[in-house]
Amino acid sequence: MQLVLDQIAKTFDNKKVLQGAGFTFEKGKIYGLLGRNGAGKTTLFNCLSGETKMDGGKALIEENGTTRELREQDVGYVYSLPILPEFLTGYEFVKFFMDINREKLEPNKTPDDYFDLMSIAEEDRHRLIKGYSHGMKNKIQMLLFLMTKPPVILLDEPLTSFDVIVALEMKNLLRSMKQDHILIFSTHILQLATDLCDELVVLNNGQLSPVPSDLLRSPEFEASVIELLKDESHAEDA
Ligand SMILES: Nc1ncnc2c1ncn2[C@@H]1O[C@H](COP(=O)(O)OP(=O)(O)OP(=O)(O)O)[C@@H](O)[C@H]1O
Repeated sequence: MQLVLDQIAKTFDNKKVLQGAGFTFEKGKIYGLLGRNGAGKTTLFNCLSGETKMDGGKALIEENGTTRELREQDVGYVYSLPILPEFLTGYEFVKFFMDINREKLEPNKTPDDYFDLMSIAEEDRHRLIKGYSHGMKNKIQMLLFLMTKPPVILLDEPLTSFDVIVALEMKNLLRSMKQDHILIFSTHILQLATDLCDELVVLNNGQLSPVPSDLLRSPEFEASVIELLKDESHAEDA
């Protein structure tokens, strides 16, 4: 399976954020999306998830020799600031989500099976989501996609909110998920990108380009990425 982005364009007011962005992502790999503040990473994710309408271009899924448009239900989107019903407990929410997605789930799984998979402690399962830390909320979001297994999973700056232990658990989880999904995550942390990703993609001047794979683990990697990002003419000074 491949996700093919072709000439994706998005302008806000007079600001051209995506200018013909194209790239092919493959199942079985973790992709890191790098770009400066304001480069358009979230905008690209929003366009792919259907949250923002793109002005031009296409996102296609190619599988078993057939091509079709990417649909909203193909995409699992882990937001940097998770949006969850704060008035429910984690358990209530997961149970509700399981009830409405019953046909997509593996039979005989219980909410606790999923909490176990995410290493969410027993005592936390029955607390209100309102009181969860940022990292816990991200975990709950990830848990939803473990259940429904959308083919494309987008993670917007996901691991930055995790402590070292949880970050390691999440890295292992992402690695274990990659054979069945196209995983793309945006990050500003180069170390994380090199550590976790099979490929890096740079969003620069509204376009996507690969970081050559021989650079990924070379000593010149950081300097090369900084060079690639330096000429971002419309990035915001952060
Ligand atoms: N709904 C909107 N209306 C107007 N401008 C927007 C909107 N959404 C994003 N922008 C602008 O588009 C540009 C790209 O923003 P975006 O959030 O996609 O960048 P980013 O690469 O995710 O940045 P960061 O790394 O800081 O999160 C910014 O200049 C932003 O102000």
